[in-house]
Parts: sequence; structure tokens; C-alpha cells
Amino acid sequence: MGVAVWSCCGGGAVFAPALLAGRRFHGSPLAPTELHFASASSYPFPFPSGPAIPFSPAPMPSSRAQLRLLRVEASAGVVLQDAAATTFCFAGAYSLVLVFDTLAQRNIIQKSLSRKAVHVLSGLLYISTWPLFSSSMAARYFAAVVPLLTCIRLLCYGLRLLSDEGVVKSVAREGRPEELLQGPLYYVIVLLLWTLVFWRESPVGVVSLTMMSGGDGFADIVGRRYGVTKLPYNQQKSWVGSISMFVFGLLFSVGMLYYFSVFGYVHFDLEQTITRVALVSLTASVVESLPISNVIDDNISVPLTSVLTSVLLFG
Ligand SMILES: Nc1ccn([C@@H]2O[C@H](COP(=O)(O)OP(=O)(O)OP(=O)(O)O)[C@@H](O)[C@H]2O)c(=O)n1
Ligand SMILES: C/C(=C\CO)CCC[C@H](C)CCC[C@H](C)CCCC(C)C
Repeated sequence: MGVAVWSCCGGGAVFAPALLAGRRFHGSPLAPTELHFASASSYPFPFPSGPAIPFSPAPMPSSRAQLRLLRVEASAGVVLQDAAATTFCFAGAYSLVLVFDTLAQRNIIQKSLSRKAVHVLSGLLYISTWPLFSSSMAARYFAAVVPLLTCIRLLCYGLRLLSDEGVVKSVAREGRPEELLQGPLYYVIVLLLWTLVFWRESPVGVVSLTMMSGGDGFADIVGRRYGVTKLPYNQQKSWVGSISMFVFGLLFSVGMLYYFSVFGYVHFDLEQTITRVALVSLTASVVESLPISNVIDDNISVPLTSVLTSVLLFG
């Protein structure tokens, strides 16, 4: 596959994914004053350093009009990619609620477990889809459309403007639509704001969302089943629940940071990451265990605490 990288009149590099995909452009070679090839050694990322690589350029666009067309094609490709990722993600959100509602309806799993499974999986899966979005500036806004639409859905059902028994049954604690306006709505608003503010290059956003979804979710799943010994300062919560939050929050966050490092979004050093994330997870677990749930919802206190500690530790 011939890869051509060139710079145009103003010297700005134009990157055409269409060429990377092997598409060919017909036209006469460009006048040197209009366009010239960047040397392989001056363009670090796709080229290995070392001896010059024999380089046979693909046919080049002959005019500014063709260049403009190329740019339009490239940005249309980016918009299509982001729109497809948003659609996929929204379909995932819809299906997740549907699957757990069906499992609970058929008594395959308990209602409380279904709700917490949605809590754990929606956050973790949502973050996992971020690499599907393009590297454009607009990508985070496309990703944010998913929690935004979910927010609107929750508001419509919570305010009884629309009704959807499935969502209410699988997400509300006691099956009343108004409950969607509390924990679930806060959760989705946090997903929305964190996407816009931190997006995928920040360990702060990734870790705090993972603590809220994976860590806090497992405190409930494990604590509800095995939490016999309650905490001395909070009879609603147990040692095993809080320890599970610490362990799962740590494991999921380290796993998620590793996953993002594979795509080159964050730097990953195992020892340093474990130490920092362990401190974040410990602080979030302590805050989650406090008897303050009726003052501030866990879906607000956990991500906020995690952001504050992550900012201090990750910088
Ligand atoms: N550290 C924790 C947290 C939770 N739990 C168990 O999980 C149950 C639910 O806890 P929590 O998630 O705080 O309450 P919810 O009413 O489910 O609140 P929400 O889902 O809105 O967060 C508690 O009653 C308790 O049995 C626990 O043992 N230890
Ligand atoms: C029960 C919940 C919180 C209470 O503590 C979580 C509510 C979750 C929402 C109903 C669904 C959220 C969906 C996400 C915005 C996107 C998930 C996408 C993914 C690909 C499945």
C-alpha cells in the first residue's frame, strides 16, 4: 500500500485516510510550488527511523480543488466514524437495559442484581467504546450524545411524560418512575460531564468513572450477599462490601488504564499506576462507606472524591 504524506501551500500537513486505505487519486503530478513530499525522516510517526525507505509516491491530486475534495472526504469519513460509534453505543445502552430487564422478569436473576449489573456494565462498557471514536476535536461531543439522550429518556420516564416499564423495572430500586430522577439520573449526568471535561486522554476521568461504575457497583453486589459484619459507623454497609469496592475499583481501573494505554491515550507504568489507583480506590471506598448516602448520593460522592484524589496523584 502506497502511503503518501504531503504538505500544502501553507506548509500544513494533510493526512488523507483515504490514501491509507489504498484509494488512488488520478491526476498529473503536482507542481513543486504547490505541493511537495515530506521526507520520511521528517515525519516521525508512521515511518521507522534508519536508512531511507525506497519510496514510490501514489498519483497526486493535481489542483487545489482536488485537495479540497480530499479534505472534505477525510472529514466526512471522520463524521461518519463518530456517528457510527454513537449509534453503536446508544444501541448498546438500549440493549443492556433490555437484556437485564428480561433476565429479571424471567426470574433468572434478582431485581437488585439486575439493577447493579446495569450500574456496573453501563459505565464500564461506555468507557470501553471511547476508542471507537475518531481523534477529531468533535469526537467527545459525539460520545456525549449517548449519556445526553439517556438523560432525556430518564427525565421523560421519571416525570411520567413517557412510560417504559422495562427501564423503570431494571433501573429503579422500588419500581417507581420518580426514582429514575435520583441515582440513575446522577449517574448518567456524571458520565455526560466527565466525557466532556476529561475524555479519554485523562487518567482522572477514566479512573473516577470506573470507581463509580465498577467499584461502587461491586460494593453492593458482594456486600448485599455476603456483608454480614456491618461497619461500626454505618449499619447499612459492611466490611466485605467496602473491601470489594476497594479491590474491584482497583482492578477495573488498572485494567481500564492499561486498555487506554494500548491505544496510546495514556501512559501506563504498572507499579506507579497500581500505587496511585490503590490510593484513589481506598479514598473512594472510605467515602462510600460513610453514613452520608441520604445527604449525597454515592453516584455523586464517589466520582467527585475520585476526581479530587486522582488530580492530586496523576496531576
Ligand atoms: N460498602 C457497602 C456498600 C453496600 N453494601 C450493601 O449493598 C446494599 C446497597 O447499598 P447502596 O448501593 O449504598 O444502596 P442503594 O440503595 O442500592 O443505593 P444506590 O443503588 O442508589 O447507590 C446495602 O444495603 C448493603 O447491604 C455493603 O454491604 N457495603
Ligand atoms: C442503575 C444505574 C444507576 C443507579 O445507581 C445506572 C443507570 C444506567 C442507565 C439507565 C444507562 C446508561 C447507559 C450509558 C449512558 C451508555 C452505555 C453504553 C454501553 C455501550 C452499554
